[in-house]
Amino acid sequence: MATPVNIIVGSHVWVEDPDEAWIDGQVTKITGKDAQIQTTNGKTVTEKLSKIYPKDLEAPPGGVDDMTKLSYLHEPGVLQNLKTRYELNEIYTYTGNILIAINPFQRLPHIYGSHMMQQYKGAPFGELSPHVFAVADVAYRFLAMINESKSNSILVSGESGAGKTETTKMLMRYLAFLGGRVATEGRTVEQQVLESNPVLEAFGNAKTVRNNNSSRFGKFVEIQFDKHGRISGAAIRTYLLERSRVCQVSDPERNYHCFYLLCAAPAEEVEKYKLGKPQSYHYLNQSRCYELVGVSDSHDYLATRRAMDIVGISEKEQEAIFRVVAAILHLGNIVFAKGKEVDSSVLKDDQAKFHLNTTAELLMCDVKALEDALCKRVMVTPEEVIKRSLDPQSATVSRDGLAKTLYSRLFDWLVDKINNSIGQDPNSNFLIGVLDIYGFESFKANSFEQFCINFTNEKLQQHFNQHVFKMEQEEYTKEKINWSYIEFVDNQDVLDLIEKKPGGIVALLDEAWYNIVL
Ligand SMILES: Nc1ncnc2c1ncn2[C@@H]1O[C@H](COP(=O)(O)OP(=O)(O)OP(=O)(O)O)[C@@H](O)[C@H]1O
Repeated sequence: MATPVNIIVGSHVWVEDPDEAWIDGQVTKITGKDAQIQTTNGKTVTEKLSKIYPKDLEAPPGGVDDMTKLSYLHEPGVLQNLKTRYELNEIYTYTGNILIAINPFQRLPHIYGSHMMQQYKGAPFGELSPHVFAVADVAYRFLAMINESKSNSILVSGESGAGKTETTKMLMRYLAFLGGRVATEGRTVEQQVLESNPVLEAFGNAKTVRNNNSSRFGKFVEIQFDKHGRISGAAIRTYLLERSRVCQVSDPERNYHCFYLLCAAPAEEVEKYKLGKPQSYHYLNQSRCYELVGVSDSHDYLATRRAMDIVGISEKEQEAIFRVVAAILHLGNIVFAKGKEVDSSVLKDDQAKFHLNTTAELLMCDVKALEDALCKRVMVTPEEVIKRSLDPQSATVSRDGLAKTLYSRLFDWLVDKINNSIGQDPNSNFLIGVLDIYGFESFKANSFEQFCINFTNEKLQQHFNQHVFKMEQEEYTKEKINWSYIEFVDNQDVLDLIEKKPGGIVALLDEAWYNIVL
């Protein structure tokens, strides 16, 4: 943001406020580099001239639908415009060809109905009110351009709870509307893509502090089109499933939805898997949150089973999936005590034995082999195979490791299964990709997961900078357009700090790990 040079006594300005983020006011005095401001919430504050921004007194009362129309494109100006529009229930605003969406936290069916889809179909970008459908429409029209058809990707980015997944669903619904075909027999590709959402959400989403249905994985959905612009295939790629959540969950969060759904399944199912209430399982009872307001787990269990039918997961496969889910819950309740030998462990009591037996039964493996795998470490050397006993703490670590691996393999298997059943079109030349990856996260205690997530977001920010600023400016130069260089915060230094070889954090971690292994 450039330093305003035209602020004088009497100017209307924005100044930072601890409660409101920004508050407007009028400059009453300027002393050197400082200004005294009388704010509209009755305070008198002194701030550096370089930290206050002029307020546009002629801004339309309802805000502007494209931020590039603002007289001053600074943070308080942008936020004020978004706030004004949000108060009028206008949740979408453009900044050039970028769409900013504000989470309405309420259903707004009137802006997503089929009549709205019909309106946006083929309408020139910017002619109608800003909308997520307009963005999808542009991407689709690029495909339809004769001789110049181009694949396109839409990046949905924002903090946790900002509304990325909901926005992605709207994008997919609209693309299905544009490129869908009438179902002749069985399910269409677009139906299967849309129905894959509830399945993925049941296994990849969880309640977090910020969002009751937070995606704990990133997703890139590729929708393939034939030469007539009809959807001919699709592929879903997933990234970075949060594995640690399977064994570790803190108040007021929950583990992945599927665990609670299964505990709320019809009685005969629950009995079949020898399950009880979520409160009985270590992987769930580390947090006291078991239910979500306005959500029925038993209803969602049946809805997930129906969605699985639609995406082509057979009854037998569904049973196998839930057997693994139940096995993980039982696995987490296998508790160890010290064994007779030094640094060895045994099952703590009959309860632990019951859970070990049930886990083995559900996973269809040998009980003794499972117990050994948990309580012993096997080292294979060129000469021999060495079995070493583990103390209870290490056995617990290997138990949790097994649970995490089982869950993430189950998730990957599900995604593969969905992809196989939706089917890819090998002859498709064009696709629209939608990337819904989880946004920046900053908790009281941040782990390696947050490091990876935030790094990914920095990479996406760099891509955005390249695209929006660097490439745009190259174009201006090429077309000999008179322009003044736009300053932007380049995050290349942050990326170098993390990924540069040698000397970056990741390279150093690799080196440290290599030394330990050696
Ligand atoms: N356009 C919308 N209309 C109505 N409600 C919405 C909309 N967008 C978001 N919401 C509400 O906000 C909640 C959070 O949105 P969503 O799950 O899409 O966030 P997210 O950015 O994907 O979060 P995370 O990164 O944690 O997965 C939704 O469950 C829904 O209740």
